[in-house]
Amino acid sequence: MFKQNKRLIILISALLIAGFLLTSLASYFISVASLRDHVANNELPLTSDNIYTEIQRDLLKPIFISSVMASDTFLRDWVIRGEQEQTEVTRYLKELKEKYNAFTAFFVSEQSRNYYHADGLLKQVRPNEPRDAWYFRVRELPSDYEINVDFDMANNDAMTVFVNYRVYDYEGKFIGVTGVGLAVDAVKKMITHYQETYDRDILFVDQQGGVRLSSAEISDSENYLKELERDAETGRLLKEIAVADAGSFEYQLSDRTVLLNTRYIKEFGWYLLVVQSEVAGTGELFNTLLINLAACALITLIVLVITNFTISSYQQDIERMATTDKLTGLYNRQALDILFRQLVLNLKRRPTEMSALLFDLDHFKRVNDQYGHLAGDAVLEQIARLTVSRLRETDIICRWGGEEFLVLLKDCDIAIARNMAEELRLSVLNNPTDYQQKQINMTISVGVAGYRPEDTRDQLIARVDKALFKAKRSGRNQVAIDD
Ligand SMILES: Nc1nc2c(ncn2[C@@H]2O[C@H](COP(=O)(O)OP(=O)(O)OP(=O)(O)O)[C@@H](O)[C@H]2O)c(=O)[nH]1
Repeated sequence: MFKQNKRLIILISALLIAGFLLTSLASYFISVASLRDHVANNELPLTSDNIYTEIQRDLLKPIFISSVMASDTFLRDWVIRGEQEQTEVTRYLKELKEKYNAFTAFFVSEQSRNYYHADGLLKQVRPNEPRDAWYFRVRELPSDYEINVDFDMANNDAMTVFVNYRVYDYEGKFIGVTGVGLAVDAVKKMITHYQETYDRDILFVDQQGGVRLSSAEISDSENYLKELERDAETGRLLKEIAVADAGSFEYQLSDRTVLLNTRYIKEFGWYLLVVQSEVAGTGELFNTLLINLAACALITLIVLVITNFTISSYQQDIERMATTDKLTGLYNRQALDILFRQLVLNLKRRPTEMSALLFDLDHFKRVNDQYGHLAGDAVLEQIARLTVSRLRETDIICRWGGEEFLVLLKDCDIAIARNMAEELRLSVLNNPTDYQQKQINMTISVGVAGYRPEDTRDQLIARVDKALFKAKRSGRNQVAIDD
């Protein structure tokens, strides 16, 4: 029975745990996947679009100013006249710089190779100077202008957009390059915003796969981007991205899943990468999973406790019903079989005297006939109570038949058993049952027998029954001993 219980409890636990685990984990993984999907396919491309729009808006202004400068007759005339008064061009550049709140405004003359800016003549550009390479590139440019994104050393290396516009004289001859440099403020702010708000990093990667600008540099925080740059495989990935035009990528970096969206910014010639490490919200989902699992564990525990309690109490009820007599609450015959076996085993280990009493109510049929069956029941209950009150806790009493009771007295020889039987007889005699304002007198006949080590249960019963029969035959209301 105990084994079956254990098996049932294990089965219920396994079913509950498996069910809860399956549903909790399935819902967790589905939620994480849909969150990742949402971030990769909606949020990151949207961030990328926003940044791109800001870049384009930021670029309109310097392009416009530079084109105005390139077609300005003052500048062209001044060059044609031979760059006489340098203060004139310096004032002109200073005015423009201040008016448009630019980082810088410049003009480089093809004839003198002089680099003029708002504060005067800066230097002369030279073909073999790497920092002047931009000029010689623009010189050969088939289009009117180029956009060059660079870090302005004069402004804490701020990301600056230079618009380099070609200048022609009135015959269409190339006479120099002019333009302004403006900070990409809005882009910078957005990058910082995405970094801080969404834990989302923005990288600008050039066509060779090198990281040119990233939110990690802006926020100056310890960032996985450092790890990303170091990581050989990721380095390869960046190069792969650089050759793809646009797309969404997902990859594992150390212990994290990283989602990445990329697009080509033709104005810069760079790729814009929006990267999110560990989708924000996954942590919350994981916490929810843990709470779910804890709740499931609690429910499983409660169900198991209730099941165990219910089974045990049913089991106890069944056991009690199977081994006790409903009317008197005493053991029945089935119980006696088990108890007798245990007693005999104990006696074999520790031999002591044991005696048995078998008593029967005298003319009990008459009680039923005269007062009714319920009165008979009351008498039976009363005699059971009387007997129990006279026995020791270690003694065993059982309702052997309708109005027959069997008592096994442990550590008790036949002489003492006889005395007890006599006391019991007197007790029944002197304690009539009160039933519906009537007193029902009753006597009992008792048979007494001592247990012999070779006795089986039936042999002992047979001897004590013989003694009872003797008591009955000798006139009832008396005790007889088996001899
Ligand atoms: N009220 C009641 N009567 C019972 C119960 N069990 C058995 N009896 C009755 O007990 C009576 C026993 O009758 P008999 O076996 O003739 O014995 P008796 O009348 O006691 O006569 P002797 O044993 O010879 O003294 C029967 O009438 C049974 O119906 C019970 O649980 N309740």
